[in-house]
Amino acid sequence: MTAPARENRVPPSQPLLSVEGVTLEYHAPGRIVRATQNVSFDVWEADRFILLGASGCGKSTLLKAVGGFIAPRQGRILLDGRPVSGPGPDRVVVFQEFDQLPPWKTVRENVAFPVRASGRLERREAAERADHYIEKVGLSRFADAYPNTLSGGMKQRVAIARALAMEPRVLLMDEPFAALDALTRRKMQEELLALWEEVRFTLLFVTHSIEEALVVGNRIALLSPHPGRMRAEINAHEWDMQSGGSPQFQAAANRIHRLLFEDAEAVDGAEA
Ligand SMILES: Nc1ncnc2c1ncn2[C@@H]1O[C@H](COP(=O)(O)OP(=O)(O)OP(=O)(O)O)[C@@H](O)[C@H]1O
Repeated sequence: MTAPARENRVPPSQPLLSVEGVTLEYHAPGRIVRATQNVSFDVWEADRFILLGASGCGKSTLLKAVGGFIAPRQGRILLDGRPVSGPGPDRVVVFQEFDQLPPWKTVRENVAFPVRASGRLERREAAERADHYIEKVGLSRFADAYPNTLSGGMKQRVAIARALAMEPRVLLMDEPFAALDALTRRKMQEELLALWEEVRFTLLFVTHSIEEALVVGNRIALLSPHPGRMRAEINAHEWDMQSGGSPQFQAAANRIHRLLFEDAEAVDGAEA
């Protein structure tokens, strides 16, 4: 394991990731779509930071911008204090889709390939690192299998192993469990948290599920409906997989719902 435990890390003196006043736009023929407006937040080492908001509020676009695939119209994004100017191996994305793995590569080849392609490791070392992370996601028995023989949940585990094998500064996840059935989704959330306990990676995670945000995250940014603006930022340290149906958990979920929608209507009404 190359990622050190949190206790061993030098205390961070600056955020790992800073999103500062970021406005993002798409330029479609004949029109400009503003996806986010003046969004700011900081992500610290080993945070599990959630972007939560209604469909279309710009969560995925923000993730793409952090990934370096879209440049801000205004504002800036800093990783380790340096402006993000394009994609890089220090930021790896896990998507929702089950078809993100090349089907002609085995699980081991899928996980090892980006590590090799980025020039970080030679073939044998890359395969060893791949095996290490395949074991972490519980798929050692399937290392030689092809993706089409795996369930949706198993494919997502491979995608997570592949991302972690790159040992990125920040792991970006875009609704990674949204296409899974409810039971598998819960299991995957549990596994992701167990993996985080072990590896202590830094996570930026997009979801539109309030419950998922509370369980997976330690901090949550609430974004207003389209175009996304920061509504609030809240702590979620106290919730875990066991918190589920408790009255306190339900009250926290209701409060977030109000902040996202009802209070928003009041604010928007006052602004109109
Ligand atoms: N390639 C594109 N060209 C033009 N507009 C786009 C493009 N991609 C997204 N948009 C628009 O930008 C806005 C933000 O989209 P985005 O996908 O970031 O939202 P989201 O919060 O991730 O939504 P969802 O939860 O439904 O995935 C939306 O209005 C969307 O229609």
